[in-house]
Amino acid sequence: MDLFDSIAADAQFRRVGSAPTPAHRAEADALLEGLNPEQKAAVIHQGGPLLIMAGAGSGKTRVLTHRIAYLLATGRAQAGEIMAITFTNKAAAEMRERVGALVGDAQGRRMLVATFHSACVRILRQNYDPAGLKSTFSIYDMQDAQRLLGMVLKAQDVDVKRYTPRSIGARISDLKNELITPSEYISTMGSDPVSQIVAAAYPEYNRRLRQANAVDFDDIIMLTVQMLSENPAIAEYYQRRYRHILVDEYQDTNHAQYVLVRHLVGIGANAVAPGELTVVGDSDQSIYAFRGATIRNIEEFEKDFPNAQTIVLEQNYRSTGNILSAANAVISRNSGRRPKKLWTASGSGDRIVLDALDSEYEEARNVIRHIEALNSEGADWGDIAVFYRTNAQSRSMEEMLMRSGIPYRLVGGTRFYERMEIKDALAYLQAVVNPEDTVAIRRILNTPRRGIGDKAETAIMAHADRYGLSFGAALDAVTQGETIDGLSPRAATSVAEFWTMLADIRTQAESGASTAHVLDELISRSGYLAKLRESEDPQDASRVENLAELLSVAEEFDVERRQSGETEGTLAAFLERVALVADADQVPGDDDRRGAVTLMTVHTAKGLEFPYVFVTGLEDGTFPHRRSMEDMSELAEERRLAYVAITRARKKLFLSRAATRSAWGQSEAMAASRFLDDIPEETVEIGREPTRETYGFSSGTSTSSNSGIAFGSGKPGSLQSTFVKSQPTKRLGSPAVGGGKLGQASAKPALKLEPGDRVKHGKYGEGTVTGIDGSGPQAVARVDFGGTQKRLLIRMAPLKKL
Ligand SMILES: Nc1ncnc2c1ncn2[C@@H]1O[C@H](COP(=O)(O)OP(=O)(O)OP(=O)(O)O)[C@@H](O)[C@H]1O
Ligand SMILES: [Mg+2]
Repeated sequence: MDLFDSIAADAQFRRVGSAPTPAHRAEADALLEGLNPEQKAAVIHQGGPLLIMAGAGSGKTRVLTHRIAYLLATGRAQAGEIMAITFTNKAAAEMRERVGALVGDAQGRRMLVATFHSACVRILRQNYDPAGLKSTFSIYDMQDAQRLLGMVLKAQDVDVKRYTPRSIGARISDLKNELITPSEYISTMGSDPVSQIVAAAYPEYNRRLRQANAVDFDDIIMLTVQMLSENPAIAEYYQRRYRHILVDEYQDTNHAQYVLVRHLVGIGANAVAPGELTVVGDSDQSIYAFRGATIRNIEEFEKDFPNAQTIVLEQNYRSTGNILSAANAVISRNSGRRPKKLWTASGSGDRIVLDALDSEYEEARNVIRHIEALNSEGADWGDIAVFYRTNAQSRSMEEMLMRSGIPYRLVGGTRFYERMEIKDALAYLQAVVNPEDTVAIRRILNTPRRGIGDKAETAIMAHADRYGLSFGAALDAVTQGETIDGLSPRAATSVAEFWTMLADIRTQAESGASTAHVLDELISRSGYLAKLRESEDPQDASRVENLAELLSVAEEFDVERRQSGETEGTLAAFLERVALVADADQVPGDDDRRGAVTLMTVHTAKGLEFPYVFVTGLEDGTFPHRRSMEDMSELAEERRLAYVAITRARKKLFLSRAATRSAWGQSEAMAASRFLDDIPEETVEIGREPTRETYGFSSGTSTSSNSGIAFGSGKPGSLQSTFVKSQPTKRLGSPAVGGGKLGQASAKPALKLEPGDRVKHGKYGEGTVTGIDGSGPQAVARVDFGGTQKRLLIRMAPLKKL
């Protein structure tokens, strides 16, 4: 920082903070103890924007926490002036707790520590009117949003089997993450059928959302950004209020979030009172490209924010040397990254255990053997985590854990809040809070059955459309005695009863009834609970239990609200909390983990650490995921995911793969993951090997490669030749040799391509080859698909020459 900056920062600090007292000073100094010089510099930094860019386990999150505590202890900031953005609500709660422990709970509570989504919901609730919403707006999760989009597509006569709400919804989501409005999209879109459908559906979908007084997840950010940019006075209010903005996991921000940060800090045209910005991240851990996250934000930080400073942390405090070497080796094969020199003072530690088993069941059994051994050596179950690439892989692992009686906790999978009965109960609550919420009301209109069938629903909808009413307003009209074409008197009576019941419970809620009471009233008076209780279906019995669980969640929430003295808008706050829970929020904190092994996907494990980590399913087609194997940028993302997985381990890492894995009822031979090829031999100990390897080594087809897509060097005596290297040639359980998708792809004769060739791709359509890199099995074609550039592994890609 130059002198000018430091004077300016100093002046600002005097203005906003109170002078530190000697007691504070001692407290502040204590916060710096045990930090290395770079960490210290990051904690005490003042003035311009700061980027802390560093590899896994180098203390980024710790620095962020200490920096907040330091700002408070030195009096440079009041707690209410701090906004910290974390990647999950859980991480937010933990950070609040840690800061609380460092500077006192009372201070901790006044800070805003939240995810982007939670922070933006708060801003939108404070400014619903300029954002074009009503105060009681609903938040639609993906399922609700797709339901609404499905209604739109059907109304527009789109073939929803071919163009599913899911795929069109994903396109709209991408647009919102890029802050592209419907009218902007229309002026830039292509002429293909999907673009046409998106162009028609996007504005109508938004219109229906607003009519239902609802927002989807992407709107939460986009509407906040739009509201701030259209209302400079409001932006200025937040800039003055939050003098310090801190963002963890900055590598996973998307464009909309980046623009949001600029508004909140005050950069560019709207800047009146720039605050201090601190972001931390690791471009090697960017794993949310599918949600629009872009490494660009971290790479261009210095350009985006004038006077920015970067601090690099290089010492890893989490893992052993062996674990770190493996992680470094795997990630180093990604091209175009800034090389990092991550080191540890902790010594090389135990070797990494590599096991190859016959099947996924054997693999699970093997993990259990290791877990039992660790436990008998004194490790707590809670010190152990098992990771996999996709949720579907958890099943075999769960089965074995259950059989062996090891306590475990599965994070993710079918989430509690996505269960039918929970969604129904929440829809009842939502309809009470927001009488215009079309998706919620239509969900419960005839659940349980009350004689309002499809015909009645269609008639009500038609009436709403004809008079430009929301669905709820049409129900209101019926209740007021208006007649509607096509609605039978009997159905009309039922509608009136239903709507009157909701109105009655709404009155109770508005006069201060607790969330638990309202919920109880709804599921009882609607007959929902009674219906489940009458049922003989055992599944319905567990549905009743789940509703009981929801009721206790609501009770707990009520207690929490009462204690914090917040009594207004409790029901809406409850729904908001529930709408914003993510898988990762189910992971217990360090202290509450004891007593159970944790199972989760690698995505969910980001930011966490465990003494003992198992990474399973290390096979080409599983991890890296099959979908990503033909696209260079997707493969690079899988590699980052592997880096994230490996770097979660503190003491010991176990890597395993299965030689066969069943999918769709068939057993398929699996080749070892290419990521295993990169792990240095001296860091590993080979454990089990498959007893009946189902495919031979094919060193002939494998050559040394520097294209970043190694299939093993085939060096005699190397790790690859004894353990990992192999290509599937046969598929078990199937008469067709080479019938697996992977087998097919590797068995098919390589396409001969040269620049200028026209090709057709299964997913991207027609394109022109602009160049070829490498040769043989590693040959990569660069292809231009109407402006979109892709690098495709010719051997794998579904390409046809035209
Ligand atoms: N100076 C230090 N002295 C001792 N332990 C440290 C120090 N800095 C960090 N640690 C410890 O190292 C571990 C990793 O720190 P932290 O989680 O903050 O890293 P990170 O960079 O945020 O990692 P990730 O990239 O995975 O998010 C934690 O257990 C933390 O307490
Ligand atoms: Mg971290």
